[in-house]
Amino acid sequence: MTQTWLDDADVPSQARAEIGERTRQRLSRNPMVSRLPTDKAEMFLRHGLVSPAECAKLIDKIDAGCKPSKLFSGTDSGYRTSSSCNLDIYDPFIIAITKRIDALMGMEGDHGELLQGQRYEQTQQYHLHCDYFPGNVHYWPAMRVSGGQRCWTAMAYLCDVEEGGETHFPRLGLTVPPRTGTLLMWNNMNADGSPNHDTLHAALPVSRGVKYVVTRWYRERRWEPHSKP
Ligand SMILES: O=C(O)CCC(=O)C(=O)O
Ligand SMILES: [Fe+2]
Repeated sequence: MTQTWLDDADVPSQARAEIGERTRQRLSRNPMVSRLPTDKAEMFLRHGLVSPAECAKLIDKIDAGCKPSKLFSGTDSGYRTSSSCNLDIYDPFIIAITKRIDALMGMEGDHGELLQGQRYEQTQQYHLHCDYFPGNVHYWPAMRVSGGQRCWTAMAYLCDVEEGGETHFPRLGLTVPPRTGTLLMWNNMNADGSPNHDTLHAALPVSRGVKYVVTRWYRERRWEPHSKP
């Protein structure tokens, strides 16, 4: 098969720039969505996207399916100490929540990875990282043929946390506290479609309480998890 796209993890990309532009415009038009105060990245918040009852239901499903979280790089178990699970794609409730996030952002559903649930207990965290794929890592060839870059991240907090558990973006000077039902969205790319290094972020350790989130990562092309390089 002839590939019509470039091996382009780290460089500008018109396709990714267009996804960025389209999504930015859509979110900026929505009066329920606010843009976070930084001009170094496109970061948006929508409070109350998931109701408290829906959050509780998602938490139950995460508790039922959680396993220790993995990293693409496969290294250092201390780096991401939460538990994760992919939620059941055939569950009508999960489908409805996923479609609500897609519709808000104007994303094509088949570009989105499976909705992933995460639970952080006391002291658990996810150290500084970026959600886009660097071009020089061993797993990029597999990611490239399975949908390419992770352009946008959408993450919903399912509960308040008594202390800690914020999502921290040190290069943007932003710290987002977990709030029940709030969806945080950001573009991992710059306006030209190259990776935005300023989107570096961490899930700070939970000091008191438990934190639950669901996350959907959107690829630049259709997500095809079974493609092999
Ligand atoms: O839990 C958070 O606040 C952030 C999680 C995160 O960055 C990720 O899963 O990629
Ligand atoms: Fe992340």
